[in-house]
Amino acid sequence: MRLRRHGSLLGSSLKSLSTRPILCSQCHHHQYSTGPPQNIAVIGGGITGLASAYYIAKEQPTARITIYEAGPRLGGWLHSSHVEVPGGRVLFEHGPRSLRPGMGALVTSTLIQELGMIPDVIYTDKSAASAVNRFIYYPDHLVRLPNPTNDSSLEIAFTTLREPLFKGFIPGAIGEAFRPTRPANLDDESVASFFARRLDPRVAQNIISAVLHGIYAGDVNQLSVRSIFPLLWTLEKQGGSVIRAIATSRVEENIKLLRRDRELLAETKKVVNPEFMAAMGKASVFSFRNGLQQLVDRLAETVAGNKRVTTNLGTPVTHLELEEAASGDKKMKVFTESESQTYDMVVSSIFSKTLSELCTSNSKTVLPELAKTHAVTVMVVNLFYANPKLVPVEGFGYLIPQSIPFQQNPERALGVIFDSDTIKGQDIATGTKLTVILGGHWWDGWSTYPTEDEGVAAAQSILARHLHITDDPVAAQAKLQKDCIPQYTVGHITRMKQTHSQLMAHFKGRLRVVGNSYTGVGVNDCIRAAKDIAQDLGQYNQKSGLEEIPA
Ligand SMILES: C=Cc1c2[nH]c(c1C)Cc1[nH]c(c(CCC(=O)O)c1C)Cc1[nH]c(c(C)c1CCC(=O)O)Cc1[nH]c(c(C)c1C=C)C2
Repeated sequence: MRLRRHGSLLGSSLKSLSTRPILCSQCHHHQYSTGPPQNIAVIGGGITGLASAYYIAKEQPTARITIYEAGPRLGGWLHSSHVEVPGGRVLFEHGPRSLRPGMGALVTSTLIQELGMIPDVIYTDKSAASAVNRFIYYPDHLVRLPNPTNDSSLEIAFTTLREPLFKGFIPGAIGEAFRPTRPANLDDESVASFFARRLDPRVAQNIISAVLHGIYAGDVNQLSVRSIFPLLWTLEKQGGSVIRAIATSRVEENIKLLRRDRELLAETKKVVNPEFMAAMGKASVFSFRNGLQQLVDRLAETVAGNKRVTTNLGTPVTHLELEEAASGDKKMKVFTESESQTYDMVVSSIFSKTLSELCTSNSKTVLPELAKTHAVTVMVVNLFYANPKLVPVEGFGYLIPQSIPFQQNPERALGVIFDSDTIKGQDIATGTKLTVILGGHWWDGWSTYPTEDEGVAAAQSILARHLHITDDPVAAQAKLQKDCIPQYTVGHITRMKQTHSQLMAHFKGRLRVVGNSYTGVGVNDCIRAAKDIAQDLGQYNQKSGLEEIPA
């Protein structure tokens, strides 16, 4: 999911300007260093930092790039490992496990081709059980979500009327066109409040909260509708009601607005192998033979193969500041625990709140809006069972809504993924692979979390309660992923616009921000943002990485 960016109107004409020095008419010295930056620091060695380094190296063939990674490994939240089990080995994903093809994956597809990874991609067909069968747990069973492409209208109507999970949906949808228009001064609200206003509070707390658990592991009462469902937010404004706007073809008008997406599709079609594009077109999700980590490993390898790129592992950045010479020349100073270095530009891919802590003046952050960002912590529990027929249904897995009473979910699980159904071809052993995800917003404000053993026990207890699974797994691992998903809470867009101004005021275009804290939390979003950040690096007076946050 991503906040849509629109194409820059001035793009190409400014690009040609940016390669020339801009002279100050009064004093005839350079207002900025000439041309694009030649010495660039990238902070963070996860997918966004690595992809940023990759694209910058491509765009600026003479620039030197230094990557600073605080931890001991590259790859960030993309982390896969092989585990030996009786009969072979299985792959466990400790973070994201599959990507969605489609418009959001255009840049990712091109990158996969450039990295020579097409033969390593594994696809799950759109007709596979895991694509068609998605479930939500609603006491006390799994409810299959209607699938408009596969189910008859009668089946959809029957499920929607019979299952208590959908209470409020049909009357809410019928009445939506007649509900009051939103107050003119409302500039954002929670997803829950929007769906309660337009449909029914039960729809928000049951279906929508479950969907948000599956993407943000977040709280429907806090996440921003304007950031997460921008099309619905715009349609409501334009038509007074979403349904009235759809009836008057406003959707098409809005989709047409995404000019940048259409350009990207045309560009991608020109360069990407048509067979690969066709395979992606038929897939519901895709991954790699050795998991998503294969993508970051190959990126890291490619970047490391470039003599102009240096990677510093175990090197947290402790402070950032802009240095302005009397000549007007501007440099960024990057401090680590042991030294400081100067660069023409810094690209930050780390969590925005951490960045705000690095950018201080007189012990106060100069990026106060970023200091307000919150991220959730989840525990990812991977389980492998010898029995290949363990789960009573075939499908993607199930999500657990926020409305489920504590007694039905004391472990605070967010959902369960049926990995053996969703991605096939990564394991040698036969059996059933499941992932249980715990925590998210339920753990907001906690200072200690369950241990990994407690996480495995909690996952087993959830599976026993919901799916009656009492077998012991032959392999189990739990990993706590601290602050892994930034939350786009109410006001996110306004905070990002303010941050753009603060970045321009304090760093004059020399500090750029990119990654899951800003324009989309998904892996595809991060790769696309990394490609964007590498464009027009010489436009110091316009760009921060946030300049295209939608109005
Ligand atoms: C570690 C847990 C994560 C949860 N959400 C994310 C992670 C890393 C991030 C995430 N998950 C999805 C998206 C949307 C991608 C997109 O289409 O733009 C993001 C940003 C979707 C998703 N959620 C789950 C899977 C397997 C997928 C991938 C593709 C698909 O939709 O089939 C499962 C899942 N993720 C989380 C939970 C609780 C969960 C449970 C079933 C949290």
